[in-house]
Amino acid sequence: MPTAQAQLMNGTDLARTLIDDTARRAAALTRDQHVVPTLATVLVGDDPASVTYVRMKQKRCERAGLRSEHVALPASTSTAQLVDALGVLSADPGIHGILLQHPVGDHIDERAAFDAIAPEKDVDGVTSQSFAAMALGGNGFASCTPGGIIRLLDHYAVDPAGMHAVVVGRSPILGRPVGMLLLGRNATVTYCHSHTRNLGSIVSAADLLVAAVGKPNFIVGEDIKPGAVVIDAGYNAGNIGDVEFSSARTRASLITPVPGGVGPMTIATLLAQTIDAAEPQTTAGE
Ligand SMILES: Nc1nc(=O)c2c([nH]1)NC[C@@H]1CN(c3ccc(C(=O)N[C@@H](CCC(=O)O)C(=O)O)cc3)C=[N+]21
Repeated sequence: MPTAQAQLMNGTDLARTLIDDTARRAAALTRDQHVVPTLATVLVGDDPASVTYVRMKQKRCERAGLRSEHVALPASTSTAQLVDALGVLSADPGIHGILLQHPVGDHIDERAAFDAIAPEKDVDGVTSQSFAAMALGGNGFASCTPGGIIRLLDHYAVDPAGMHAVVVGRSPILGRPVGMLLLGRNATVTYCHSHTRNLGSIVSAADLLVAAVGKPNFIVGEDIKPGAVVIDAGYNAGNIGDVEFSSARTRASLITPVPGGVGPMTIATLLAQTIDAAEPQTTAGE
């Protein structure tokens, strides 16, 4: 009997569609309001992976007709200096969205830095206020990777309602918020993390699995319930996901590849939310 193969959830194609729509909205803002929607990217230090990710975000902005303004800060930047820099951007009417690239370095209080971003410019969905809105089902900006995952599920007509969703990972801008969004869609949500006992047995109970641990190939096919929907949100060096793709795709019904799954949706969501932020900022006071 030939092994079944899961259908791929193509994030590259869906991201392209979303970016095309964003580009139309950016062009309309520029034409009608004479305002070029602008994303500030803030990077502390020069970690090569972070430099690459930020460059990808800038390149996508350019392609969609958004302006990006880069703020490069030395690795030695203190929490107070970073908070100040984010305060300046938050007060600048020429900036509509702010992205502070994670991680910022261990000597910095990342929570304090995220919370220095004005909520109306928090297009990356990292502030405590955005998290609260997300958790309570209000309308704030979603964290970009979780928001992108929900868009992918919607596109592939996966309704989380009633599903047992297992999220492996509980980080502030990925695991934790994606669980909250899935709860908002009426999934039964279990979080697994470094203290979890019997991880394998919990993972194998998942109808919908979100892997967000940052450990290459951490989840293997035999852990996956046949027919499960598998979302690989892991980003590791060398573009390797948290899920061992070749074994997982023989068990899952739907699966995101790495690359070409969640990653492109993250960036497309960031751009879309920058326009969401710019529209009210440019029409205010008319
Ligand atoms: N404040 C903050 N917000 C983030 O959203 C954030 C962050 N910090 N820090 C780092 C992670 C990582 N991240 C990725 C975005 C796109 C791809 C992506 O598009 N990857 C491509 C492949 C990359 C390539 O072509 O080299 C793909 O999966 O197809 C991956 C990873 C956002 N992050």
